[in-house]
Amino acid sequence: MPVVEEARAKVNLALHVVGRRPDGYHDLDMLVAFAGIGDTVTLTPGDADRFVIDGPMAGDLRADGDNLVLRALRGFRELDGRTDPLAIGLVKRLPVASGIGGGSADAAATLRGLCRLYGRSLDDPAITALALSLGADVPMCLDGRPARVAGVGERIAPTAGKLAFGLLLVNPRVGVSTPAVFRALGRRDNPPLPALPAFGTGTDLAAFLAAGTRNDLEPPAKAIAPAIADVLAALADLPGVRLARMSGSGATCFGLFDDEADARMAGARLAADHPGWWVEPTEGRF
Ligand SMILES: C[C@](O)(CO)[C@H](O)COP(=O)(O)OP(=O)(O)OC[C@H]1O[C@@H](n2ccc(N)nc2=O)[C@H](O)[C@@H]1O
Ligand SMILES: Nc1ncnc2c1ncn2[C@@H]1O[C@H](COP(=O)(O)OP(=O)(O)OP(=O)(O)O)[C@@H](O)[C@H]1O
Repeated sequence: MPVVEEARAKVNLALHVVGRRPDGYHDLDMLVAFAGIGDTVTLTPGDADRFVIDGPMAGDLRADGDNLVLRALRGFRELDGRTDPLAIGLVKRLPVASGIGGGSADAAATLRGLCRLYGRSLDDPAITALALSLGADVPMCLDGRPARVAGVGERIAPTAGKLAFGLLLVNPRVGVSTPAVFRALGRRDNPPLPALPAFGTGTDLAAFLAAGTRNDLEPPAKAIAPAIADVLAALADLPGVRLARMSGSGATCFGLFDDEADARMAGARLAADHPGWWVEPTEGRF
């Protein structure tokens, strides 16, 4: 029986860079939500190992050993010892290198699927350590719940996830390298997030985000990819938008709306005006 796992896009609702560690990585303080859209990973026990990528973004990614799906498989086999042949399918819908953690979500979905297939607990510290070794975003994608996330991504405090809102994800079809954005940062010791109040609605959350939080990677990312500023300006102009911000290290930006219907309406308008952009209305929870 195939095991199917969704690899949902992660959206950094806020991202404060609060320090730099001796190993060069940055300490972050973030609010993270997951979108209703993502890639899909399917694991099917078979008679030989196979890895096939399809979907609208398949052309931007090679199915070689560097792919995070295969790196996750190799890491899992090293710690688990099982080498049963597997056919793995990846449906790639999220733009590559776009700040919504597509590769991290794929790695996490692969680990979730392998744990399900072979009856291992996701809470196993060896799995947690493997996830972090694959990328800073992989542990939160493995958990899959909205959260406040600190450290480089290993300190995860899930939220209730009761606030629903509309999200419009927009990418100008420019790939941005995460290390390049961190290198181009000005200040690396910014203030952490303010204390989180109890929010009644997604609209309250948007007001809090707009007033007291930032994505500190936005200025360096805009300097590297000026199209990000165009996307943010276009999002800020849409009817019903409560917040327009970049996710992760870019270039994907999001508009936050009261509900998915508002995001869909705004998305149709934006897609008509910018046929070259990737425009995806969806829902988020926090
Ligand atoms: C920007 C975020 O997407 C926010 O969620 C993540 O912090 C990045 O997560 P990721 O893509 O899984 O990152 P990794 O693959 O672990 O790291 C890529 C590179 O980004 C830089 N990096 C990443 C995370 C971090 N906290 N500090 C860093 O300085 C490092 O140069 C690292 O070599
Ligand atoms: N399955 C995969 N999907 C996407 N990228 C992958 C995958 N495997 C390896 N990669 C490589 O990982 C790099 C980062 O890709 P990804 O799409 O995860 O970036 P991102 O969305 O910017 O991530 P983050 O938000 O975590 O910084 C790309 O350069 C890509 O070549």
